[in-house]
Amino acid sequence: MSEIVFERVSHDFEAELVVDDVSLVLRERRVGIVGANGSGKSTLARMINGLVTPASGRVVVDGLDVARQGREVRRRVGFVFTNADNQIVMPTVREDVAFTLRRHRLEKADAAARVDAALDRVGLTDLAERPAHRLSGGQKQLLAIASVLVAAPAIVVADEPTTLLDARNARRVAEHFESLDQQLVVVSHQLELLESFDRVVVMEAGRVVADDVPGAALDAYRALIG
Ligand SMILES: Nc1ncnc2c1ncn2[C@@H]1O[C@H](COP(=O)(O)OP(=O)(O)OP(=O)(O)O)[C@@H](O)[C@H]1O
Repeated sequence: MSEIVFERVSHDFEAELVVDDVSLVLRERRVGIVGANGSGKSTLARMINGLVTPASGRVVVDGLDVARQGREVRRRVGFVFTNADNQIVMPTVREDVAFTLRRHRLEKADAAARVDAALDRVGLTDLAERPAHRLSGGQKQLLAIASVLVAAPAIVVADEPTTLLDARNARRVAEHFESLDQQLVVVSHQLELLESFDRVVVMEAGRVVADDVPGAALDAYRALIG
């Protein structure tokens, strides 16, 4: 399993402290992050692959310092964004998933097989030739997940990956997450998605205020938000 270490990490945007002295060692297979809007969850998640560099402290992923070895880290960490539109870069669904593999030096047939498998896993096989930008919001979210998973990164970080999904597709993504071998860090307001996770971190105003197995952590969070 991978290891993500936050060492006394703080960050501010325009003098507003949004991550406040966070230290965490994440070694569990599936880690959830919850917290009220603006509590710093996305900022923390983005630090795992260097999208945000902390103002102070250090983030280390599998022994690699994210600030110094960003390129190696990004090869290990796949990031699923909240807004899937930001992630779609190619005209069709199939091409978009295949784009992730462009630097993997795979035989054409191997790459095609991996793309097919990734599309199948998220249920997008029938839409493979569709223009990616014309998918529904939820379908785009599934595409973003497939495009990350096709590369089989060691760690998958997903920022609200099921926000736009209907119950059936949310379940599909949850089941898929369940079956992943790699480490998964998920920011979500959908608490039921995190109930089967190994650990849940609760953020409040940039600080970790609870960090426990899902039952206890989610209870603490519910108490916090009333
Ligand atoms: N690029 C940015 N520039 C300026 N301020 C930012 C930036 N990104 C985030 N912030 C601010 O940092 C704070 C924390 O934001 P963050 O997105 O990490 O919260 P969050 O817990 O993920 O919230 P949500 O649940 O609403 O997605 C917010 O007050 C937000 O406005």
